[in-house]
Amino acid sequence: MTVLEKLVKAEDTAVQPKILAKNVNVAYGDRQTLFGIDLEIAPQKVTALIGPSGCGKTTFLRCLNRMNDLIPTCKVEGTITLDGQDIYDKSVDVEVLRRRIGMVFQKANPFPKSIYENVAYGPRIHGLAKTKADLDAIVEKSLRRAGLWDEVHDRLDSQGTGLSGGQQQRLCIARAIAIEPEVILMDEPCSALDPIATAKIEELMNELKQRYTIVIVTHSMQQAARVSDTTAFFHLGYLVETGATADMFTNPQDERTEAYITGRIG
Ligand SMILES: Nc1ncnc2c1ncn2[C@@H]1O[C@H](COP(=O)(O)OP(=O)(O)OP(=O)(O)O)[C@@H](O)[C@H]1O
Repeated sequence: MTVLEKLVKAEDTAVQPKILAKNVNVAYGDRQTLFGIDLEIAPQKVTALIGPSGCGKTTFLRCLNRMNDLIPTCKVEGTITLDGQDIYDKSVDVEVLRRRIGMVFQKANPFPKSIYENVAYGPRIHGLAKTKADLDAIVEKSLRRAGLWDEVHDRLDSQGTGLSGGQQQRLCIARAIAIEPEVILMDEPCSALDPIATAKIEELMNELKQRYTIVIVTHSMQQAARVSDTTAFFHLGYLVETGATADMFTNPQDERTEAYITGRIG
């Protein structure tokens, strides 16, 4: 193989980022919150966003599926692409974008409906099921993938809000999965959960990344170390450092990262 052929082959096989953020600046009114963020999110990996309270992790996460559009004072500049396509382009249908990039919130927020309806709602409004049998199959598959089926299969008609906190969060993950997203954004999904429920969600993330790209905001460095492949450290609105999680926690390149992971700031 010639050098040129090798280069072309290397380019062909190089993994393209699922999401690419370039020079992203965000302000709420006159107050700038994020400054020139450049970040690549690899497909089918877990990327953790960490950093002290108020550094802009959630703001950045919400840029990735245009949730910040819902805040009138919020202004986003720069470029964010999904599979190379600018998600802020005028031609983008935001509903379709949010179907491709789902979200799970800090506090589990099931609808006040049955377990079945919580999961079936999205596929139904998006026309993903032709028949009741199709819908049943989607509900079962989603609950299985969220690791909840065995616990709820015999009470699908019970209220989703009657489940434990950890089960409710897995129900919300099943609801997100049911509309076949490509990316799942998780904003501190375990912060309201006990250690056992947290461990279940963390285990689940490891399975989910076989199919989905996951971006998680977490306050817990231990959690980032356990679940993520890549970590991005934010500080005062800047992305200070990003890299393989194992490297960042053992050999941080920036002194602010080191100060954070050793507990001196944050
Ligand atoms: N809707 C909003 N309107 C105005 N300012 C906001 C809004 N949301 C966040 N901010 C401000 O933007 C900054 C970054 O907040 P953000 O929630 O993104 O940080 P964070 O790193 O996720 O914090 P935490 O870890 O405490 O959740 C903070 O100063 C916050 O007060």
